[in-house]
Amino acid sequence: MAKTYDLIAIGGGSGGLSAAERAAKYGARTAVVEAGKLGGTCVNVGCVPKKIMWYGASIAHTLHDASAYGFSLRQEGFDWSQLVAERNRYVANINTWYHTYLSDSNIDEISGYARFVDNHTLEVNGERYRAKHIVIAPGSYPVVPDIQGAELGITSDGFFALAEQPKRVAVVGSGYIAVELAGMLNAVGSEVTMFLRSEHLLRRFDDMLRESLMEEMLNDGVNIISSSSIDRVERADDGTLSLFCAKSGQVQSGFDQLIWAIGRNPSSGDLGLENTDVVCDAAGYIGVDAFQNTAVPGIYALGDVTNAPQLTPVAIAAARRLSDRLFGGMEDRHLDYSLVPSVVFSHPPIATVGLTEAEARASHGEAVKVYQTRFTPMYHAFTERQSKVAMKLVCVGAQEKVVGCHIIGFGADEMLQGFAVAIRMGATKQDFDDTIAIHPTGAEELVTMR
Ligand SMILES: Cc1cc2nc3c(=O)[nH]c(=O)nc-3n(C[C@H](O)[C@H](O)[C@H](O)COP(=O)(O)OP(=O)(O)OC[C@H]3O[C@@H](n4cnc5c(N)ncnc54)[C@H](O)[C@@H]3O)c2cc1C
Ligand SMILES: NC(=O)c1ccc[n+]([C@@H]2O[C@H](COP(=O)([O-])OP(=O)(O)OC[C@H]3O[C@@H](n4cnc5c(N)ncnc54)[C@H](O)[C@@H]3O)[C@@H](O)[C@H]2O)c1
Repeated sequence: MAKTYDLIAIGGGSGGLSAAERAAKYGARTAVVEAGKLGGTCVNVGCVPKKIMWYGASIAHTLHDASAYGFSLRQEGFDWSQLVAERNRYVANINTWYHTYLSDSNIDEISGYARFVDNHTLEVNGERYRAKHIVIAPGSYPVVPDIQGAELGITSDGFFALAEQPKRVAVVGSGYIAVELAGMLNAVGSEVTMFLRSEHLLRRFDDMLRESLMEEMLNDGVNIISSSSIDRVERADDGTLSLFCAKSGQVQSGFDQLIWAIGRNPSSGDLGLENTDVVCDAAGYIGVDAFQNTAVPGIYALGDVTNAPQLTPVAIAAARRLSDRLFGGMEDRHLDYSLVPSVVFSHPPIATVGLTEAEARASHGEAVKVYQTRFTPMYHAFTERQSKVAMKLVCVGAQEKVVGCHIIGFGADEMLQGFAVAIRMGATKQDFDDTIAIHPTGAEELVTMR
């Protein structure tokens, strides 16, 4: 006989854990099915280990800048394996904590891969489970292109498994992961070449951010090859990799590592959805309405497996709201997917929320007014390594309601969260101007722009 629950979450990552945790707080009988490690992508091969590597890379920059501040340092190198060991220890502690947390919260942990048998039944390791509410949150996986020799490269998952620092790295892609890994590796001394399919980095971001980041990365020594579509990879006799682009006839050789960072696909293919009436789109994203309902009553989907921004706080917020609705009596509770802020942990970092200038002009035409500034932050006033800060506020209408805020540079990563609250509350440019600046900071420029 099938074991029954009020709620079962498929996937013990950001979304699944949050749905179960919030449901359990309301007294629901819940279980989480996880095929790999608790914490999912974010904790194990995403945000958390990535941020630790980013801190390491930022320290490399600070050490470089230190002499300008009067420090005489003898640098004896960088030990990749030590940083990786500390990072892995930190991540392992989070995994352990999750096991304890689930048992303390009366949430059953089911280890194994869940598949649907029918609209109401799951099978894991030959055991059957039924639940009034099933939340599908299996996340996504990194794409590897279907070209000759693609298997010679690794993805972000492989990056986090690297025991040794690669010396010459090719990074293919131009999105979040490509710029984050390229910036990090470059800062700690690897020679990095990025291969972009188009002209610029970070498609869909504001042009100011895209252009500034390109300039900053080039200044920092990253090689960037634009308009290059790799269609073959080969390993040479000396063990290094060569990348071929038939269209341009170019060959780039001598890489000891190749990282594919060309997007992620939803993990919906092996869930047994063909045994249900759940509907996916052509790309495999599970179709949901504004309340995370799939086409089947009692089955919900959220996080990376839906066509939502692939961000941890988005998965968490959708999950908590869903459980508030199902068990907390909040009938209308659902996630508003507009104005999602995010940070790209590039070097320097980027923070962005709301409409780009181009998007605003396309939907509001002449009613758009843009304020922008670009300056050298005080930190870099006399350092040899130079890096600028650039900011843009996109405003709309006679009231100059702020509909977009875009920042690149020193401190941007910690700058945006509070401004995102103000923008969500409908702040106007006048509200920004009426706020007393905090001096001396970079953020004060956002309330003093003319
Ligand atoms: C390199 C990298 C860096 C990132 N950095 C950031 C960042 O800085 N900030 C940010 O907000 N986001 C970041 N993200 C994105 C973030 O990690 C994801 O958006 C988030 O983890 C999605 O949560 P999820 O619950 O949908 O899926 P996941 O967290 O991936 O969890 C899904 C879980 O389901 C399990 N699973 C899959 N299928 C089954 C099955 N059938 N049965 C049982 N278990 C199953 C998987 O093993 C996995 O543990 C990053 C991603 C990557 C790859
Ligand atoms: N800081 C963060 O919040 C953070 C960090 C990492 C990842 N993420 C999330 O994970 C998602 C996946 O990251 P990602 O960087 O893999 O994807 P992405 O969608 O951000 O970028 C992928 C890029 O690869 C390009 N591309 C696609 N196919 C290509 C090919 N064959 N050759 C060359 N380029 C190709 C695309 O044009 C696109 O610009 C992100 O969209 C983001 O939501 C977030």
